[in-house]
Amino acid sequence: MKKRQPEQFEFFEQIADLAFVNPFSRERESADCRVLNGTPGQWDLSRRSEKIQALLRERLQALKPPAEFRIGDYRGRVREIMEYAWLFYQFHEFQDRFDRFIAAQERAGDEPIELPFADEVTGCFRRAGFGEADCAKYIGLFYQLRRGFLFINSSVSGDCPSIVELRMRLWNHIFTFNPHWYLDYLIGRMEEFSTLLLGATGSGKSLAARAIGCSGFIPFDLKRRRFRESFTRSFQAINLAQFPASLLESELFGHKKGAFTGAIENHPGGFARCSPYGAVFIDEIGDIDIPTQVKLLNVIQDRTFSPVGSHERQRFSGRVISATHRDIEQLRRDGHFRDDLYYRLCSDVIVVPGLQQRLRENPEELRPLIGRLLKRVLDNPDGQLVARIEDRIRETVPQHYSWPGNVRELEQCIRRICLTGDYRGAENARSSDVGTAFRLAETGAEPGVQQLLQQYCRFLYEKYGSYEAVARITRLDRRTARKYIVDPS
Ligand SMILES: Nc1ncnc2c1ncn2[C@@H]1O[C@H](COP(=O)(O)OP(=O)(O)OP(=O)(O)O)[C@@H](O)[C@H]1O
Repeated sequence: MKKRQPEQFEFFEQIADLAFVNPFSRERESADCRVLNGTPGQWDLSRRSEKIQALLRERLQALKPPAEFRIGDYRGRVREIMEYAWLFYQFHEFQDRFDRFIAAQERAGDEPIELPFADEVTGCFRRAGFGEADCAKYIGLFYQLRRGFLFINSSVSGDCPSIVELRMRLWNHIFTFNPHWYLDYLIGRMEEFSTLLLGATGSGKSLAARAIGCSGFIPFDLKRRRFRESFTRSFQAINLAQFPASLLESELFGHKKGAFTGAIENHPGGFARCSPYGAVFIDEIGDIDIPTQVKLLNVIQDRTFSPVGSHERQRFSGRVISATHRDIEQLRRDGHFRDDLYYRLCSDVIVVPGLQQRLRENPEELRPLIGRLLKRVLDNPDGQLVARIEDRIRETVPQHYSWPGNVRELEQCIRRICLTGDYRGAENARSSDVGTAFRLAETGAEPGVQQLLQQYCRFLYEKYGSYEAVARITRLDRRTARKYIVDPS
């Protein structure tokens, strides 16, 4: 059989290289520009992709003979290049339909729905001479690439250097820094790679975790024309700070009916609810006690667990993502966090930057963030309103304000400005809130005890800077003290 190198081989080689460049990296723009003979900044990512796609279509159609691409016509390195270039083309041909499919699956929920264009996409692979296994693998990859891109892009917005870096890190975390390795060895086998997200409270760790958790590889079932699982099942978040210590194990591992007073039904914990292709997200991992840390370590090591009150072993095959706003190194030094668990949790450690850092790096970051956060209040916020809120923030919030509550605080700040036209920053507001609350109490206006407690805890937190100190002074447990301080109300 005649094996050949196509004309324009260098072009296909460039495309094959491009296929593996992180779409969130600056390098991607340079690589696109090399293919297009353009200059950085000339076109945005979607315009560049359109232009490259048109060029690629032309070059693939010009392959002759035969006019239709067949992978078997190539050997060795040429085959590898042509395969990647062709895959890159098909991925972009189908990407809009994958995006619509992802939205449809999100609406449909946990039951996997049929891929409406399954026959069309599998037909392309078959005509090009790919076997069944490769066809299923690449359809799974296309779906994963689109989810990865959409979820990272929507969860981590912003243009300051540390946010650009974060998007790149998250992408590499899902597809590894070397996608060739990923394709050849790791695709569908990432469950042993854990993620530890660090960063201040309200900085967006949960959003980053969700982007990773919802972007795992999910195999495609060619016969049933659907993916094995819905990605909506693939992210199970457990916020440990929400539960009293006595319920933590039950939330993590589940319980059997009758296991303890109040266990009136079987309850599946986060590990049981998680799909094999998904991830369990353990938020506030720095807050768990040593006995629970030991149990968690065993689950992660053995990949099995038993619900409280049961000896039955259940298997867990998803990924583990954890997060804490606390200084984990300090916790380890003080003996509050076990080293063995730490090393199980940190295949990769990703730091989410705080709002103050983001605004310091790029003050222009504020406006798009306001726009996004305002969307939660108004479906389609007017650009003028966004600009007015930005002006009010710049006028009323001190210039070097530390934003201790980060993006979560900014969200409340926007609401406060909508209501009162003014936000002075949490520290100022809190100290005066305490005064207001006590003055109200003196005048007989009688704020509720919860309100008093909340304002008192916040006041102490501003003064002493740690949940432990607040807990010690108020004689609340740390978890409850934190709840009063952090919960927006
Ligand atoms: N880049 C962002 N764009 C839009 N909203 C964001 C962004 N980052 C965070 N938020 C919003 O800020 C709030 C806090 O985010 P999130 O819960 O992810 O923070 P966190 O770091 O996990 O906080 P904690 O340590 O307290 O759990 C959420 O309402 C989230 O949607």
